[in-house]
Amino acid sequence: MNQHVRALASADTATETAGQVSSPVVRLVDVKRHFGPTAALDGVSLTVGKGEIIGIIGRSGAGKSTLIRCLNGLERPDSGEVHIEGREIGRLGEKQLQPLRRRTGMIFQHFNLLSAKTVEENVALPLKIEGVARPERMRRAAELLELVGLAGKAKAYPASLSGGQKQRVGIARALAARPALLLSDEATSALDPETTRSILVLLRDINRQLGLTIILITHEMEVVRSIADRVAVIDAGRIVEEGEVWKVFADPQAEVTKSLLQGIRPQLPAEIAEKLSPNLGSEAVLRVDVAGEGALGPLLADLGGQAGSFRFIHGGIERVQGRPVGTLFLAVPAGEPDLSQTVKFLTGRGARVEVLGHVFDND
Ligand SMILES: Nc1ncnc2c1ncn2[C@@H]1O[C@H](COP(=O)(O)OP(=O)(O)OP(=O)(O)O)[C@@H](O)[C@H]1O
Repeated sequence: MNQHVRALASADTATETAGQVSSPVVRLVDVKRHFGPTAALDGVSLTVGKGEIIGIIGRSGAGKSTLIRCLNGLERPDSGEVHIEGREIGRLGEKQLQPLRRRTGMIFQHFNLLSAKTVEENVALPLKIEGVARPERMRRAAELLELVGLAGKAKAYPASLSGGQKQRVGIARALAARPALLLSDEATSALDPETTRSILVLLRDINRQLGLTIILITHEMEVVRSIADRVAVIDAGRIVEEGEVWKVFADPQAEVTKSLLQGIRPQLPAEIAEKLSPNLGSEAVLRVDVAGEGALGPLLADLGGQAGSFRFIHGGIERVQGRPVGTLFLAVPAGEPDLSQTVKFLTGRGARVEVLGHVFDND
């Protein structure tokens, strides 16, 4: 940890000691918000602990923006409770909300920087609004620009920066008032994949160094996979699935989660999918999802021993939150009872198995 980060971290630890260390940073209880006949939020309950990174993912129109607006007090729920650091904000007046809003920093898809102000002035703006004297807010801005890797850009204007640099300024600004919670609203959606990765690494570093709680609103599973500890999937205003990221990746339950994962989990190659028949063929094609340390090697070795021959068609293993998560496509003898026994063997070893169809082994 460099000197600047250490100073930032100790300041935040002081805040933490004064606050409620044990209580969650965010607690939503049965939050509902309707717009006419549309239930943008239809009974959302969610708890986010200190230092956690949670991804809230859903398709367009699922309710993500409404949720984030309830969290920063811009939207009031029709019913239910929104607690930030133990205080219920859903019913507070605008004046009472102001100091609490400072506990929440926010970064945006299009950065929302003021083009007529320099980078350091943008970063210092929340402190200016708070009435912090200029020398102190410039000192803090310099500290934050160092943290986000933009120490040399203090006097630059936003127009001269790349998208990634603009988002770094956005992050520095969001941290200026030492928030307990950072809300990220599609913050990497406008960035290319490499820049996205560098911004996500920065968010992860800040989370670790400052113990900052981060809520990432996104429609990209890639973002969730990269840095979130936990994921909540929202659909039609409801949280339809929630859990540790690696578990949800390994064994998604809700249809919407499966569909959001489709782009980044291995799929059966199209030329084999085309040949699949519902019941005709000498081999059954299985999709086998398996997760956890040491789960895969012994599984395949034992499968060969117990179920006899199998063909490995396609698949791969990746690491999510440091744990192996694998998807394999296997062709196994289709006759009964062999097929049932193979499926039973695999599920008995903790794998999720789906019979996709049949092929002939000379295909
Ligand atoms: N102010 C509003 N007036 C009327 N309907 C609204 C309003 N805000 C949101 N909605 C509706 O509520 C639902 C949820 O919208 P919301 O913007 O929260 O979804 P979202 O997941 O953020 O979508 P996107 O990813 O496209 O931004 C949608 O059907 C939307 O049309």
